[in-house]
Amino acid sequence: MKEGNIIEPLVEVKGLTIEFPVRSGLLRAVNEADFVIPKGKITALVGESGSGKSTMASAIMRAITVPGLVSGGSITFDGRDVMSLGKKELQAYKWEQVSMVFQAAQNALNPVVRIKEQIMETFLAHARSKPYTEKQMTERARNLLDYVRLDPDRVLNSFPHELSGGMKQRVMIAFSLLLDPKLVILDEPTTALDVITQAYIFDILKKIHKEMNITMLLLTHDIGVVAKTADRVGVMYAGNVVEAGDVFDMFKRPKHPYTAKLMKAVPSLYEDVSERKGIPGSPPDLLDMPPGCPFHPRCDYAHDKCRKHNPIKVYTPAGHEVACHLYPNPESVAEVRTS
Ligand SMILES: Nc1ncnc2c1ncn2[C@@H]1O[C@H](COP(=O)(O)OP(=O)(O)OP(=O)(O)O)[C@@H](O)[C@H]1O
Repeated sequence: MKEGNIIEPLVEVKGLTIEFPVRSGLLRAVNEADFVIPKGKITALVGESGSGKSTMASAIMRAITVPGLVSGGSITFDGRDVMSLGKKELQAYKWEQVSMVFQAAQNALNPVVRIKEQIMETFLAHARSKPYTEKQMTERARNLLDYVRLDPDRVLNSFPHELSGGMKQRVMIAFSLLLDPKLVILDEPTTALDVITQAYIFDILKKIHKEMNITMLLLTHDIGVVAKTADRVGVMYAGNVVEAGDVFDMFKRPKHPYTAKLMKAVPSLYEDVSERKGIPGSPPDLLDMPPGCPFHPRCDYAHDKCRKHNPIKVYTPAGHEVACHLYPNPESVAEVRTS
């Protein structure tokens, strides 16, 4: 999304708040967050552990479970209000509109059931808008396994323990594509895999995105992966999306001081780890948030206003958005871009 391009949203999150009751109070995992996932792009969501990435993604999938509560805001998917979907609509929404590969998803495979039966079960449980014959289901499964560079004959007849971690993760990616969803959410899709397998899986994901024209949301800690894979990136801090924009812009001239530090801090699959510096301090306690901007205790630019008032997000016409007192209006974002 270069300057002047208009973003066509597939998903629009507005003012989303998600809370979990915990022993010491009510924990706000997502705090009035706004976020857009553009159609036909790969969007990455980055941020330190606990910043709310998985919680926001689960809400998009309508997968927040009790006692978690969406206590405010809205989520729109292709123009439809996700929060008000009824039971039947929800069954058709999950898998057919949006699917999710959860963190360490390969562990979700049933160890005592062959992959073929697990795939059939998924089809039968989730195919709502169109019935499939067994022949069609097997054909689709074979094509997708082949697509993720697995041998369909071998994999369909295997039990999960007969496959490596990387193979199981590719099976889970094939699962997520079974019902041809518009959006696939991938939560740390390569955690616990070796570096070569990780790079291989990202290659496959890029191919799927390009050839099947599937919109993707990638949750990751790995900034190098973001640079190589994503078109757009959102940065989460303490439950909020503090900056989002075109990946090239964000890397070249990050606006939010947190984004700038994050870009330098996080070790990557693709870069020399010795070059990386951690971000001093730690994210705030979500049960005891500081007043003002949640990042101010760690920010080199913090001034009085930052300690008192949470900044309001500003949006540039080119689709860059940032919540920081350094940028009081869209023009100020543009000014810094060209200085
Ligand atoms: N079911 C739950 N019950 C209580 N607290 C929860 C629950 N799920 C998430 N949280 C809390 O919400 C906050 C955000 O967690 P979340 O998993 O969304 O962050 P994340 O950015 O995805 O982190 P990671 O990168 O480590 O997965 C954390 O403080 C977490 O402990």
